[in-house]
Amino acid sequence: MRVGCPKEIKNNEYRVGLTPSATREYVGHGHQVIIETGAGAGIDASDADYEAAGATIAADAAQVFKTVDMVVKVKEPQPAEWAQLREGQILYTYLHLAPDPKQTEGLIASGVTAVAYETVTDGRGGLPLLAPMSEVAGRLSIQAAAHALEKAHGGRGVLLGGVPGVACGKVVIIGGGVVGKEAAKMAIGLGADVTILDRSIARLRELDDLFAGRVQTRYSTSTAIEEEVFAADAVIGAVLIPGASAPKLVTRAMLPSMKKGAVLVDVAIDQGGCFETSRATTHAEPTFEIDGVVHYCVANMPGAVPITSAHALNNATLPFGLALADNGLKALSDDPHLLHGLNVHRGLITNRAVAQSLGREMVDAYEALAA
Ligand SMILES: NC(=O)C1=CN([C@@H]2O[C@H](COP(=O)(O)OP(=O)(O)OC[C@H]3O[C@@H](n4cnc5c(N)ncnc54)[C@H](O)[C@@H]3O)[C@@H](O)[C@H]2O)C=CC1
Ligand SMILES: CC(=O)C(=O)O
Ligand SMILES: [Mg+2]
Repeated sequence: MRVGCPKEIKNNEYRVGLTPSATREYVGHGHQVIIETGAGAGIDASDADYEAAGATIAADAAQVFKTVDMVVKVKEPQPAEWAQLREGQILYTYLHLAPDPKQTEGLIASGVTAVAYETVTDGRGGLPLLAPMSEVAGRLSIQAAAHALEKAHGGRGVLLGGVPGVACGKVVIIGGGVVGKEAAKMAIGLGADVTILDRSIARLRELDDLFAGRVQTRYSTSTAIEEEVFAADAVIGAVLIPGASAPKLVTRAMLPSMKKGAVLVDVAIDQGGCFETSRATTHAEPTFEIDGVVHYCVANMPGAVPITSAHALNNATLPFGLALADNGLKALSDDPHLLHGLNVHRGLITNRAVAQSLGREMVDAYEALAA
């Protein structure tokens, strides 16, 4: 198969869909790999590094999209990219379609077979291609909160760890999955007072055992969320209902009761955000303020640390990517976990949560592949 990787074009996105070491694996499986010139610049990988791994370098993205059977990316295709996709081609990348009807329309119109990293599953109930970036974003979320809490950045002017004789800051994490756990590790490391809310008691038990008294856990009800958010210096939004739009757990009406200069970090923004007042921001302009509360809503947080993120992402995407390149659409019908990643195929939406969030019809993925 011809496998291609264009340079990412989203704002301040420096990751790359294929690293040189992943490229070498595809080439080792007998595939032809085509990389856009400069695609690896953000992770310190030169065209020569890709050529040494066996790739051919394309002069521009158009050449990649035109020639390849499978496009491997990081971020959801931008309008200029989805216009170049076509039927018979596989797109393998993050999509986050639930809050994005325009992109969904673009993918439907293209006829492409679009496999979303974030809805591929594993046998333990996890999301193996989302997890590495959730680990990065969870850890970054506390750096982002600490930075935004500084007075000069619009925040309360609180040091999360405090100092001897002065209370530390209070961090509230809503959603104790991968993002939530990693955020908690970092917040504890800084010396903050940390509370995690989740609606899974089993998950709260695991976190309680893991952090051995260093975090408070609370079952996530509207009352618990209000009490915790009103007392917080920083709130990390880390909930997920796979494939679906995030539930709005902090409403606009709650903001005036929050501390002035408190910070909301909405990591769940790529699924539409779990705070009512969130709107996606970029690394170039990451924050905005509403009712005295600072909002940080960057939808590609791991893009800020591309060397860490691109390698972590490629480690996870490689086995499924090789299966797709080796076996084409058969890889999907052979593996129910990879099939969960199929969001759009030849103009049909094949993921239930995506279709429900968009109010669209869903076609069973097996049926869509057989049609
Ligand atoms: N902004 C960015 O750059 C990035 C965003 N993300 C996003 O972060 C979000 C979280 O991802 P993961 O931690 O991997 O998901 P996860 O599935 O590991 O964890 C989500 C947790 O939310 C909990 N939850 C669901 N509804 C809840 C509610 N009403 N109240 C409290 N908890 C609730 C679940 O029980 C689960 O424990 C996703 O939307 C993901 O796409 C991930 C990576 C990067
Ligand atoms: C998960 C995701 O959207 C990201 O890593 O940017
Ligand atoms: Mg994202």
